[in-house]
Amino acid sequence: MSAKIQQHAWRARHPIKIVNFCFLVVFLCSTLLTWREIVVLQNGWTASQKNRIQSVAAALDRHLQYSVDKLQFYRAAMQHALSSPISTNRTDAALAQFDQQRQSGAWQIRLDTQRGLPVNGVSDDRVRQNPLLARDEQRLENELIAALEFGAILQLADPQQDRQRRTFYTSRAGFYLSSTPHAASDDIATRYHRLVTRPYFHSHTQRNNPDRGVRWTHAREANRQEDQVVTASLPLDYQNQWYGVLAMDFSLGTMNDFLNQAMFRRENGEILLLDNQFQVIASSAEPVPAGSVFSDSERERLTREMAEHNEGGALIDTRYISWAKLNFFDGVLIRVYSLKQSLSGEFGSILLVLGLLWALFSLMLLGSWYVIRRMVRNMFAMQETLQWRAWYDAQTHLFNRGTFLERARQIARRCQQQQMPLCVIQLDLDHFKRINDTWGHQTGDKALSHAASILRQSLRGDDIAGRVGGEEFCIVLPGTLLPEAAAIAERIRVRLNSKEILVRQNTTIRISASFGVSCAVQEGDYDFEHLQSIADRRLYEAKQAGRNRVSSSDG
Ligand SMILES: Nc1nc2c(ncn2[C@@H]2O[C@H](COP(=O)(O)OP(=O)(O)OP(=O)(O)O)[C@@H](O)[C@H]2O)c(=O)[nH]1
Repeated sequence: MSAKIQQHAWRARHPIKIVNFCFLVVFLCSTLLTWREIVVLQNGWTASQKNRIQSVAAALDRHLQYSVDKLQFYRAAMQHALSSPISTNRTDAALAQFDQQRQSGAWQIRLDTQRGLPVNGVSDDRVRQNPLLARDEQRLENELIAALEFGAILQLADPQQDRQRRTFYTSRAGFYLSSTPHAASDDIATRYHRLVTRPYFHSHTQRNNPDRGVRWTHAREANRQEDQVVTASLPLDYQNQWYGVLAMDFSLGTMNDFLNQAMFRRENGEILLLDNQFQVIASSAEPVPAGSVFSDSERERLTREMAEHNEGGALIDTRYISWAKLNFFDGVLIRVYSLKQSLSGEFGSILLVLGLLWALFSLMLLGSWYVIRRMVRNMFAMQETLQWRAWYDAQTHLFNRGTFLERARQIARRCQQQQMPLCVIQLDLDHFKRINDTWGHQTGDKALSHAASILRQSLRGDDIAGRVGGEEFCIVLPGTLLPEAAAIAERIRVRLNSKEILVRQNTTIRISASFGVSCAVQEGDYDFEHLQSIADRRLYEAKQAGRNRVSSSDG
C-alpha cells in the first residue's frame, strides 16, 4: 500500500523536476546570450579603441613626417651649400667680421640686416673646452657661409603652420643659427652651451647615431619651461665629417594641443604620448600627468605586449590601454580609458541596459517559475487526492469496496498459484442502527473510524482490509490457516469490545462485532467471492448465535 503511494508521490515530484530543469535551461541560455552580447560589444569597443588610437597615430605620423622631410630638405640644402660655397662681397664681409670677433666670448654675424638670420657664436677658447666641439679651420669658412645661406631659407619658414616652435642649426665649430633670432646683446655663450649639452646633440655622435638618421629626443629633466620640448634632429655630415645638427623643437604645449584636438568632443579617456621609457611627454588631458602613469609591473606587461604588436590593446587592472607605435618617433601613443570612464560612456550605457534587461528577464523568469511550480504541485496534490479517494474510503481510510475486491482477487490468485493458504474474515458491527439511533450518526461515524483503526493495527504486512458495506468490513489474510485466522478474528473482536468510545461528557459506549471466517484450504477453493460468501454465512450464524463472537465453521 505504502509502496504504491510512494510511487505515486515520485510521479508527482517528477514533473516539478522537469519544470525546474526547463527554467534552469532558459535561465542559462538567457545568461549565455547576454554574456555573448557583452563579449561582442566589448570586442567592438576594443576594436573602436584601437582604431581611434591608430587614426591619431597616423595623423601624428603624417605631421612628424612633414617635419622630418623638412629637416632632410634643410640638410640637403646645407650639404649643397658646403659642396659649392658662394663667395660674394657680403660673404667676404661676414667672414671678415667673424675673424675680428672669434676671440671674443660671444659674437653675431649676418649677411644682411633685411634678409637672412644671424649666426651666433662663441670664442675659440670655449670651443676647445668641450671635447664634442671642434673648430677646424679647413672647413670653418665654408660651413659659416652655408649657415648664412641656410639662414636666408629658414627665414621663410612658417612656424605656425609647421607647429614646430623653432628650427635651428648647431655647429660643432662653436656657432648656431635659429629661426627665432635674438639680439646680439643676449647671452649667446650660455645659449650655445645649452644647445650643445642637450640630449639631441649627444645623440648624433658617430657612436650614438651610426646610421645618421633622425633622432627624436625629449629633455625630460629640463628645468626651464622653454627647454620642455620634443626635438627632432638630423646630423649634418659632409665628406664623412660631422659638422653639426639640424633640429626642430616642438613645444610640449603644441604636442598637447595636437593630442587634445585629436579627441572627439564629449569623448572619454585621454591620449598620451610616451617616450621609450614610458614617461609621459604630452597628453590630451589637462594637467599633463607628470612622470610615468604605469607601475613597474604594468610597464613590463605593456613592453611585452608592445614587443609583439605595433598596435593593440590590453586591459590593465581597471584601465583599458590601446596603443599605436609611431613610425617617426621613438615612443608610443596610448589611449587610457578607465573603467569609470568606459561605464559613463556609450559602452557603459549599453552594458547597463543589457544588465538591467537580463536582471528583469531573470526576475520575471523566477516569478513565473515560482507560479508554475506551485500550479504543478497543486495539480498533482489534487490528482493524488482524487486518486486516494478512488481507492480509499474517506471515513475509515480502509480500501473502499471496489479496490478491496480487486486486490482481494489478486491476492487469492497469487495464493492459489503459490499453493499458499488464504483466509477471509467478514465482520459486521452489532446493533449499529441502535448506536445511530441512540447517540446520533456522528457517534456512529466515530464508532466506524474506531473499528477501522483497530482493524488496521491488527493487520500484518501482506493482509488487506476494506469496508465492504455500511458497517461491514472484510479482511484477507494470505499465508494464513483457519485456526490462525480465527485467532486473529478473536483478537480483533476482543479489542473492539474492550475499548470504550466517548460519546458525550462522562458517557462512553462499547461496540462489538460478529465475525465469520473462511479458509481456502478447507474449502478447496481459492475463489474470493466464494470464500467471502462462506465467511458471510458464518457471520450470519455468529449474529444468530448472539453476536459479539467469531464463527469459523458451519453449523
Ligand atoms: N453513522 C453511520 N451509520 C451508517 C453508515 N453506514 C450505514 N449506517 C447505518 O448502519 C445501520 C445498519 O443497520 P442494520 O443493517 O440494521 O444492522 P444492525 O443495526 O447493525 O444490526 P445487526 O447487524 O443485525 O447487528 C443502518 O442504520 C445504516 O443507516 C455510516 O457510514 N455511518
